[in-house]
Amino acid sequence: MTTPGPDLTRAVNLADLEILGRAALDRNALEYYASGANDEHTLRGNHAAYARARLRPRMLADVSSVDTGTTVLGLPLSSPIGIAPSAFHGLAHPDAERATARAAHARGSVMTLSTFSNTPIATVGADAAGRFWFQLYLLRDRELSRHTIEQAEAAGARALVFTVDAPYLGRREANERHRFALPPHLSAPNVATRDSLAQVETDSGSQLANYFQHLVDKAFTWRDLDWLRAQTRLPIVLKGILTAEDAHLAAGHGCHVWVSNHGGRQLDTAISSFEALPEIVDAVAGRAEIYLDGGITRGTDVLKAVALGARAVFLGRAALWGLAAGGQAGVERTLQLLEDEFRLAMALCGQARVEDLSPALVRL
Ligand SMILES: Cc1cc2nc3c(=O)[nH]c(=O)nc-3n(C[C@H](O)[C@H](O)[C@H](O)COP(=O)(O)O)c2cc1C
Ligand SMILES: O=C(O)C(=O)c1ccccc1
Repeated sequence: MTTPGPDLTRAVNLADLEILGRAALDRNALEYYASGANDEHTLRGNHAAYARARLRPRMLADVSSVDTGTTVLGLPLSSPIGIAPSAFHGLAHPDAERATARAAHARGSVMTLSTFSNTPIATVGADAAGRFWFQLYLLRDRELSRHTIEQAEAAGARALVFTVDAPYLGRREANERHRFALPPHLSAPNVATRDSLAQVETDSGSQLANYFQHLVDKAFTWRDLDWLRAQTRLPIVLKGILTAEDAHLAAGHGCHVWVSNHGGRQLDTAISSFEALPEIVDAVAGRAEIYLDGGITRGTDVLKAVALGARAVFLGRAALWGLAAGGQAGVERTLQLLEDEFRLAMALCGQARVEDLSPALVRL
């Protein structure tokens, strides 16, 4: 017999869903999801940046019908809200990435599947039915990465999201203190077998950090992007860009740009993603699509980011709280609440269409 989950309809916002999600997790999983690096200045900064930016709403516009729809790389979305890649959805819910994929599909969103998923790519691809991107951590074992990219293409991924901000994992100190470990019933089928995970288990610190360090390529540079380009015909998105300089290089290499500080989990005191956005929009100058993640919990956050030039925003922890609170239904509830808030924020700003949102709506 399965016990019924919490009544999701009583959650009126993403903060309510976070409370329900946190309550469903054990300490190991909760600390992994919630933590930022070191003093968590950047984690808090991501949220604070939205609170500081104020809206300049316009009045007496016809907002009798508001259309939140847009596209990313040609894929129609019901609103400019997608799901960011996060490792190990099996820590949140037994249905793991399958629940997230089904929710993204049901809500007309898009899911980014992490290299470190607990579910094989093909399974998630079938559940997402085309509404997925694949996030790549490039491994030292390039043959394995090449094989993974092939699997993502075969499963119907629409883009390859190459994460560039994690040559090493940032120190999430709670995970070090309590020696975070992947529970024995979970594995990471895209990267390794349980056996290879056991080989890097150590006496100290976070098992995850040790495991990650062992696997990923830390020597990759802009010049190596040509190698990656030759491996796939999919659009490539560089995730983890925070400066105009790197955005310029990314666009010059024919890549799209995902503005992110990894949810404050990598370099603490790095600039908030929202504050980094304007210089990146300038540097890209229309050559590529720009996405953003970090601290999005309100429809007004979505509106501000899109007004300043993000094509779409992506949810990290917010989606995980929904997943923990209620599996597929929980993630759907997260996406629905945020889309409804975004629609209302557009209307109250006098905006009926996403393509009309402009920087004039925001005072930084
Ligand atoms: C638990 C967790 C796991 C993550 N795993 C990955 C990952 O595997 N690959 C990746 O590129 N980013 C990963 N991220 C970063 C997210 O993609 C995203 O950048 C970040 O969570 C956005 O911030 P937010 O949580 O405030 O929405 C992870 C984030 C969290 C919270
Ligand atoms: O935890 C993370 O932020 C992350 O990106 C990650 C993904 C896989 C393994 C270890 C860390």
